[in-house]
Amino acid sequence: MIAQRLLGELASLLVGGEIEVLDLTAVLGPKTPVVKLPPDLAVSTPKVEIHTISTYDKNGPWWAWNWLKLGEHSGTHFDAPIHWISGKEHADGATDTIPVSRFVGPVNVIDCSKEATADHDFLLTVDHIKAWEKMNGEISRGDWVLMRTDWYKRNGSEAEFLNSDESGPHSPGPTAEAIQYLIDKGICGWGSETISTDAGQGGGMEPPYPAHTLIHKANKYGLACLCNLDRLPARGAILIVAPLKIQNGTGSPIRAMALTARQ
Ligand SMILES: O=C(O)C(=O)c1ccccc1S
Ligand SMILES: [Mn+2]
Repeated sequence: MIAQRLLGELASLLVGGEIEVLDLTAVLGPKTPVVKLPPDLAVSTPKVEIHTISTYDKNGPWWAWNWLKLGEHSGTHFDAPIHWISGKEHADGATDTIPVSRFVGPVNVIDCSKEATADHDFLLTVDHIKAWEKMNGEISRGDWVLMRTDWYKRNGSEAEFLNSDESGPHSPGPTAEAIQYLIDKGICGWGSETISTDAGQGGGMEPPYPAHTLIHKANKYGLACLCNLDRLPARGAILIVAPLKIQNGTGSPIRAMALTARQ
C-alpha cells in the first residue's frame, strides 16, 4: 500500500515539475571522445560513426533513419562485469543478464572538482570518502557512488578530454583502496565523468586499472563519461542508468538521468 501511494505521489511530482529529471549524458556522435589504448598493448574501440540511410528522399520518401557504427564503450556508457577479466565468470554480469533492478537506485556524489582541477592525476582516497561520509552520512548498501570532477566540461575536445602526453593520459580517478572500501560498503556501482572509471594513469596502478579490476570482480557496475554531476546534490537523488540489452554485452552507451528535487 505504501509503495503504491508513494508511486502515485512520485507521478504527480514528476508531472508537476517538483521533481526534476536531470540529463547526465553527453551527445553521442563522430566527435565523441573514445579511450585510446597503447597500440603495443591492445586494439582500441572505433570512433562513433552515423551513416544516413534516407532523409525523406529516393532512399526513403517519407522517413529519415541512420545506421550506427559504435563500440559498446562509447560516450556516456555502462560497464558490465564481464567487460573485465576479473568479472568474466559472473552469469548475471552481461548487459542482457544483469537484473534491471540494478539500473535505478540512490546516488551519492563526491565532489572532487577543486582537487581534480588543481591536479589532473588526483586520486580519491578512503580518507576523502570518510570525510564525505562525516558531512553527508554513511554510504549504504545498494547506493551508486559518482566522482564529480567537472571533467565533462572538456568534452568538446577529445585532446582535452583524454589529456595525454608522452607519459599517457592524465585524468582523475580512485585509488584501489577507495574502490575496495566502497565495494565493502555494498555499493551497486561506481561512476565518473572521465573517459574511464579509472584514473588516466590507472594502467600503472596496483592492481592495474583498479576500478575495473575490483568493481567487476565484485559483480558491480561502472559508468563513464557522465555529465552535469555539478547539478546533483551530494545525496538524495535517484539515478537511472539502463544499458541496451545487448546479447552477452560488455557495456553499452546509455541515457543517464537522475531524479532530484527541483531547487
Ligand atoms: O571501460 C572502458 O570504457 C575503458 O575505459 C577501458 C576499456 C578497455 C581497456 C581499458 C579501459 S580504461
Ligand atoms: Mn567502459
